Amino acid sequence: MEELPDTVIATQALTKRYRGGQLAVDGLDLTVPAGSVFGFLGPNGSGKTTTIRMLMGLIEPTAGSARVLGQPMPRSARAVLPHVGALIEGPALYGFLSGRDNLLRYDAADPTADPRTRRTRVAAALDRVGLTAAAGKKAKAYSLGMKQRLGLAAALLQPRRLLVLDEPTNGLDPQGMREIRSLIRELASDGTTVFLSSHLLDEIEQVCTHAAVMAQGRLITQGVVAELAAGVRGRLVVTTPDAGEAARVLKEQGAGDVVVIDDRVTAEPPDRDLADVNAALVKAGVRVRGFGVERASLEDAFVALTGEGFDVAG
Ligand SMILES: Nc1ncnc2c1ncn2[C@@H]1O[C@H](COP(=O)(O)OP(=O)(O)OP(=O)(O)O)[C@@H](O)[C@H]1O
Repeated sequence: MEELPDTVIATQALTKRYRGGQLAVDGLDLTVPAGSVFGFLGPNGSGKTTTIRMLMGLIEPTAGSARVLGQPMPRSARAVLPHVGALIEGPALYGFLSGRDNLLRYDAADPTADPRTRRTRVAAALDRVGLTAAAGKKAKAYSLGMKQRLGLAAALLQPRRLLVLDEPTNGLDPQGMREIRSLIRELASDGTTVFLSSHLLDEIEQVCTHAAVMAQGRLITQGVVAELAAGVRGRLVVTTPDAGEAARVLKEQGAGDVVVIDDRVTAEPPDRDLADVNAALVKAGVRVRGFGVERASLEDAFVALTGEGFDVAG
């Protein structure tokens, strides 16, 4: 392998057009820094899985190029993939085998894995994902979260420089999601770069240091998570017992997308001094308890950048 580059994944004008003509990924320039937890965010169908499959050398790009760990893909797949742990489209497990036996089998399929240390390696991976107590249970009796963790354990049998996880919390309940998230944080704190796709904005905000946002096969933006939303104005929030009247005044003042929930009225702030907006509320007899602009979320940034709502369904 080359010396560890600062950039773990880099693509240039990466493009995939499927045979049916569908342009799934369109001129993607992606830069994933070493040591990041990188969120690859986009609504369903925006091209995330297609990108990941190109990065892992599973499908050929139509145009453009991709480098993973400094090497061109898919050409260097054989040299690169042993350093990459991947969990794509759910783990392939044998339900009739125990969690431990699944991992033993998986490890045995790896020609570079030393059989003499297999049991130790499997025990360490089970421990890592918190499945030691359930290791003897058949995999088909595992919850979805446990199956997902077993898949992660399989990806962690060898030391990895990069982990690629496609929608790792898909289908999990909130507790299962929390478990996977804390595991991801732990892995990252050991220096493994984690690249994960998600259609869940708040998940990316909670766990990722960096993110790229996709829509319809194109990159909308990428960078440090905290900075992605920084250039975007957050929503105006007014707390008042006179919410209906407040909403009317805010609209009059030029606020957009006014939403009333109980005593909270939120809106896109109008393009004028907010002191005047507050004064107008008070003048109209609205009893204002709270008035301020919330920090913009990644969702606000997405809406601002695409002019569309972020589809969180599915
Ligand atoms: N094998 C294929 N043949 C033809 N079109 C495909 C194929 N796989 C995906 N597509 C299309 O390419 C587009 C991008 O799909 P992709 O699965 O990469 O998106 P995604 O962001 O991963 O979404 P999801 O989260 O739903 O998997 C979609 O319009 C999809 O229908």
